[in-house]
Amino acid sequence: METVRAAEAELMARLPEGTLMQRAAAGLAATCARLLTGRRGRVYGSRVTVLAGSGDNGGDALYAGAALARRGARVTAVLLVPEKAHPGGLAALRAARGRVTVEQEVGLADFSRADLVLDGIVGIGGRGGLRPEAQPYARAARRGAVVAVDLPSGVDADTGEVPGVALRADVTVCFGTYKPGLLIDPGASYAGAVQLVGIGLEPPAAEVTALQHADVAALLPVPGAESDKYRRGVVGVAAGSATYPGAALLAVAGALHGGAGAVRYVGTAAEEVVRRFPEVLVTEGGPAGAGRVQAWVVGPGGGEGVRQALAEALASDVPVLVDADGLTELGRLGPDALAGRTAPTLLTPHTGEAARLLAGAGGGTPPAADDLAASRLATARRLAADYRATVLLKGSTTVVADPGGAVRVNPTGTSWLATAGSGDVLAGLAGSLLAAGLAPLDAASAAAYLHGLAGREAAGEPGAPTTALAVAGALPAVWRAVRTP
Ligand SMILES: NC(=O)C1=CN([C@@H]2O[C@H](COP(=O)(O)OP(=O)(O)OC[C@H]3O[C@@H](n4cnc5c(N)ncnc54)[C@H](O)[C@@H]3O)[C@@H](O)[C@H]2O)[C@@H](O)CC1
Ligand SMILES: [K+]
Repeated sequence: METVRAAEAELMARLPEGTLMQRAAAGLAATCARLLTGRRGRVYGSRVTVLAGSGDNGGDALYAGAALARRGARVTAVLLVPEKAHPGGLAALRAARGRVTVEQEVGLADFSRADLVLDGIVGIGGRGGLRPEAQPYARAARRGAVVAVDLPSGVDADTGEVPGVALRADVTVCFGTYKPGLLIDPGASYAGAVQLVGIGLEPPAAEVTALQHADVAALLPVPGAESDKYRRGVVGVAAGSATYPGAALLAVAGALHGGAGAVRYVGTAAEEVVRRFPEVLVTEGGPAGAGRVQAWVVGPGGGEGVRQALAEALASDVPVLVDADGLTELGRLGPDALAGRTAPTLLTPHTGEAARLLAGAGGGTPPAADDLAASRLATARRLAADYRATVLLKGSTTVVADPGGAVRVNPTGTSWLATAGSGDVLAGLAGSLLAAGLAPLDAASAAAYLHGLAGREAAGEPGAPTTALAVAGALPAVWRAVRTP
């Protein structure tokens, strides 16, 4: 958040004092008024509770509370740190005939009865989870909507980590820029619907970004008049085993929809692959003798042959995507296994595989997968640094980290994708984009984006269980949707 602060400071120096807070509070009050009108038909007479902490976040909430009080809402402000409440905001609320209390029992009762709660406990200045005086609100019953001011209190703005307790919101109104903590789980899961209010901030060059349709459309490979299948790229898939032939089919299905001109398969499931997908080239043996490809995908359903396939693929001079059993094997070998590579490597672990990779890098016992899920950004960054590879960390929020430090968070995820084999499709898809010439960060983030959309498409609206093959089948439709201006 240092960059946001710097941008704010620069802007504030040019504006009359308090301008940014006034803009923020006006946007916040407008959203609250819309919510109240939707729930109760009008703002007048509705009950609003403002939880005000000790910083400017509380100031925003108090000014917005004052605006709602002027429209006839019955507003009570609960001052969590009475001696440090924002003086201007408090004066505005009092002038608008808002009530103020410092009694926590009164505050809690009000919180539970309110039609709408404004969470202005703490914003980007917060450190650590909620402090003791605020914790009861996170546990208390509620009947109204909670609107988080800038960020749900207790969520780390930079990482999405929740060190302790945080207040769950139905809507978050954030100012100027999306904070990473609103995009990355577990923080993202506390934010509800996120709404951005412009306050005239120059957006700083963000370290953590999320792609949108137009960005992905610009990345996707489109064949030109000159293209033949080899120029469009051949992706090699070394996947599937006697135990898991299905993983080969799913990785190939993903690869066929990823933009490469052809898919070459090596492994024990060759017969099933050709029966299902006659357009796939199959070769006996491993990657080393398979002829020219522009990228390898190694590991889905890996089984017996994965060690050899991984060694052969890593010895090549083309990008390699390592997934599933390939990652378990790589965790055993540690980062040294990638040290001599001349082309990039893309790792696509879920948190369990990430734990094995980290253990391989540090030589210790694997960290708990749950702990890694709670610190996705840090985990992806650490893996990328340890292995000098691009890392796509799968899960409730998929995070892609480059060894150079760039991070992209995928905004299209859906929990319907938590279905067997969906990761195999993603691996094939990302490998295909690598073969088509995308840089690993672009290939991984575009693949995650398309895969998320395909999961939504396959699950339908309002959603039903779907299958990995249906997700692969939905990819052409989402390509078209993304490429439609
Ligand atoms: N700087 C600006 O120009 C603008 C800031 N705005 C608002 O100001 C916020 C940032 O304000 P501040 O820098 O004053 O910081 P905050 O209001 O986010 O929090 C800082 C205060 O909270 C206390 N605190 C820290 N961690 C805490 C915790 N875990 N539990 C409870 N209290 C804790 C600190 O002691 C300090 O008093 C933004 O999130 C946004 O809401 C907006 O008004 C827009 C303009
Ligand atoms: K807040």
